[in-house]
Amino acid sequence: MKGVVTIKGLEPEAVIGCYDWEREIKQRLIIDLAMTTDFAAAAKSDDLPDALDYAAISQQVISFVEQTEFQLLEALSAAIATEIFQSWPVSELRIDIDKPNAVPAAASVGVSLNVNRAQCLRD
Ligand SMILES: Nc1nc2c(c(=O)[nH]1)N=C([C@H](O)[C@@H](O)CO)CN2
Repeated sequence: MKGVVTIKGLEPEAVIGCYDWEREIKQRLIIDLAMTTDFAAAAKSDDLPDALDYAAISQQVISFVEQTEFQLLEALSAAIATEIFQSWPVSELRIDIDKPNAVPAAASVGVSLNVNRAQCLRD
């Protein structure tokens, strides 16, 4: 029984960027996650320990991202994927990261990563 647990609009602040000035500050990011998992156990038991706990994952991702100092959003998105796959029974993952203040002429810029467990933990 495949389902998707979503988290939208996580807002960590991290050192992120390629330019010298970006290494001196923290910037706000907006992260959306869509995590594919098997709902069978949680649907049957109605117990949180059988589910992907979106509250726990939200806290984990915020804490993780705020400790990172990547240059590229691509590298950050791959690191978040590894962190989630290593901790939770997720089979496929979509991560969208927006960097809303990066390009003044754009409302927002960002990346989107789609990856499955085997690909991510192999690479
Ligand atoms: N594909 C990407 N392009 C750019 C990135 C990035 O992370 N991925 N980053 C930058 C700069 O850090 C930018 O955010 C500063 O304005 C430029 N392009």
